This record gives sequence, C-alpha cells and structure tokens, in this order.
Amino acid sequence: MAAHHAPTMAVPTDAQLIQAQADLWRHSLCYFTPMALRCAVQLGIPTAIHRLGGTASLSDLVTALSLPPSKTPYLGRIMRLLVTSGVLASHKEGIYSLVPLSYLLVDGVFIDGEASQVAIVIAATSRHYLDAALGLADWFKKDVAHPLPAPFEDVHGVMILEESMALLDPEADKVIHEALAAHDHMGIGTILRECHDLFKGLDSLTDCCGGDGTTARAIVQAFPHIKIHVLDLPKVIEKAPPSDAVNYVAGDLFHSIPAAQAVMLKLVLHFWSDEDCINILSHCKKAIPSREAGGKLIIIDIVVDPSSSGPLLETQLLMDVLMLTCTRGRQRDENDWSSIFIKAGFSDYKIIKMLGARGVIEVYP
Ligand SMILES: C[S@@+](CC[C@H](N)C(=O)[O-])C[C@H]1O[C@@H](n2cnc3c(N)ncnc32)[C@H](O)[C@@H]1O
Ligand SMILES: COc1cc(O)c2c(=O)c(O)c(-c3ccc(O)c(O)c3)oc2c1
Repeated sequence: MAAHHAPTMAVPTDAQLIQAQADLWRHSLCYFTPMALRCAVQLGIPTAIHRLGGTASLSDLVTALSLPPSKTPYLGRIMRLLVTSGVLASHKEGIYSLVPLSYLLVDGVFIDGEASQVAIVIAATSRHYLDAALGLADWFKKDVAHPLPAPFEDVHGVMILEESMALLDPEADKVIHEALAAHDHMGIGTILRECHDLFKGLDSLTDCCGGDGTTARAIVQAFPHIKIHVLDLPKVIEKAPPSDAVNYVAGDLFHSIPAAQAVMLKLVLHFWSDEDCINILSHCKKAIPSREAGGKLIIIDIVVDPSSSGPLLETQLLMDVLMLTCTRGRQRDENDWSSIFIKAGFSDYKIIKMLGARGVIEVYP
C-alpha cells in the first residue's frame, strides 16, 4: 500500500491563489528591472536628466538623446517601471528626476574621486553572467572533482579575471574588469570618514590584493605618515599609476605578504574558498606583529546578517549567488568568519562597523 502522506500545506484559498499568482509573475519577470536599468544606462538617461538640470520630461529626454519621437510612449513605459522600482523618481506626472542610486550612474560625477557605477550595471546584465546563471541547474547535477569549477567556468571554460578570459572575449573581459574596479573603489571615502580609528596610530599597512593602489592612495592622503605596501599580481602592478606615496609589490598572496603592522584584505576573501581563506589568513598572520605590538588584520567584506530581513539581506544573498556563479568563494556570516579566523590561528576579532551590506572587521593575532 502506498504510504499516505499528510498534506504539509492546506490547499490555498482563492484569495491566496490570486496573491500567489501575482507574486509568481513578479518573481518570474523581475529580471526585466535590471534589463530596463541597463537600457536606461545604455541610452544615457541618468546623465541626460543630470545635464537637463535634475528633472526631465519624456520629450526632453527623447530630444536630448536623439531618439525617434515615435518611441516616446515606449520610453514612458520603461521609465514607469524604473520609478516603481526606486531607480528614478517622479514627483510630478511625466517629470523624472534622479535618486541617489541613479546619481551613481551619471557620467562625469565623481564620488570620492571615483567615476560612475555604470560598469556594475553593464557587467551584471551581460551575456556572460546571464549564460552562467542559466547554467546553474546543469552545474548542480554535475559531480566534478575538487576544486569545483564555478558555473561561469563550467559554461565559458575560463574563470572570471583569468588571463585567458581576455583571449576568449576581450570585450566581456573589459566589462568585467571595469565592474570590478567600480565595485572595489566605491566606498573607501566612506570607510575613512566612518571608521577613522581603523588606521589611527598605524605606522605601516599592507593592502593585500590592493589592485592599482586607488584605496592605498586614499588612505595615505588621509594618514600621510602610514607607510603603505600594495601587493598584487605582477600584471596588475605593471599597470598601476606611479606613486611616491605607496610601495608597489608585485607578488602572490599565497607565497609572501610584505610585513607591516596591519594587513588589509578589502573585498578579497569573498572570492576564495574557506580552505584558500585559511591559507591566505595564515600568511597574513606571519606578516604582522603580536596584538600587543598593534598587529591586526583589517577585513572589509560582506558580513551576511541572517537575522535581518528586507532589501539589505537580499542584496547580501544576491552577492553570494553572484560569487557562487562566478567564483569559488562565498559571502560569509559572522559564524563563518569567526570559524576561518580561528582555523588560521587568530585569537579574537571585532566587527568594528557595518556600512550597508559590508562590514569592517579587525582580527587580532
Ligand atoms: C576584488 S580585487 C580587490 C580589490 C581591492 N582590495 C580594493 O578594494 O580596491 C581582487 C584583487 O586580487 C588580486 N589577486 C588575485 N589573485 C592574487 C594573488 N594570488 N596574489 C595577489 N593578488 C591577487 C587581483 O589582481 C585583484 O586586483
Ligand atoms: C555589486 O554588483 C556587482 C556586479 C558585478 O557585475 C560584479 C562583477 O562583475 C564582479 O566581477 C564582481 C567581483 C568579482 C570578484 C571579486 O573578488 C569582487 O570583489 C567583485 O563584483 C560585481 C558586483
């Protein structure tokens, strides 16, 4: 006789079914929001609104962007979705204005010396990322050896940021590097203003995987007495703008990390597996003095807060799925962080501050 399973859920009522249907449509179609955003950015709508003095009507936009006037009503429909999603504002019918988010997408506006975040929108909605995301179910079914390639690697045959990516598709590689730079550079100004004590009293710092030194230069400007080493791969250091203020070191963080009072890992560890992180952190520990001598690690990365809810948690989880899709890393909650710190031989840590989705953590030897 077939086992009889008690229903786990009562049959939904009509009211629930009606609601469920609308929710299902929204969840299935909400990818059109980033697509509408991509369209708006490619057309240059945030920049046009900014240049028109901060507000614009549809016909202002059609004229400014030299679009065929016959497209005006269609543009109105895209704009309506973007207003409802909070990407643009409309305080008066048919008149559009920027919100802080769309301000980040205006060409030529510099926040903390960094250009717009357009590259994030373009990369996140690009064919290579979408193809990788479309391959998720197939990736789950595959039983492959360790180290597990990410879905991106599975679909495209190369990992993001790998040199061979530039050979496979130079345009896609450029878009991803621009997004990475836009993502990484955004926020050091806020960190310096909000977490002043983080760097106070330090005589030296190694910015581990510090890229082209943008972050290091901002720190030296605020704290001129700190001696900063920027460690990154030779191909990155070769292209870094020359600077007297920072000491560039071409190398590999798995081999050796320049000694300093503190080592900073900003948006680095989310790219790596737990095993790699423990290895990296152990190398960092060798590069710093004891806690008594002021030795510490500074980690700036997402700290997932599972007890929260709403858009911030959703942002953190979306970033986690981005990492799942494109890297071998993940976004970590406090328990995950604590566990890798202990395994790497550190004695204690403190979450100094949460800045939106990201956290600033000090880790002590
Ligand atoms: C996400 S970026 C880090 C961003 C940077 N910390 C910032 O906040 O601007 C990752 C960096 O790690 C570097 N990288 C990757 N593998 C590395 C390795 N084995 N040794 C040193 N640097 C490496 C990459 O070249 C890239 O610049
Ligand atoms: C916020 O939204 C986005 C959108 C994107 O398109 C990317 C992206 O393309 C990307 O490579 C990365 C990224 C990859 C590896 C890292 O180690 C890292 O720090 C960042 O972040 C992104 C974030």
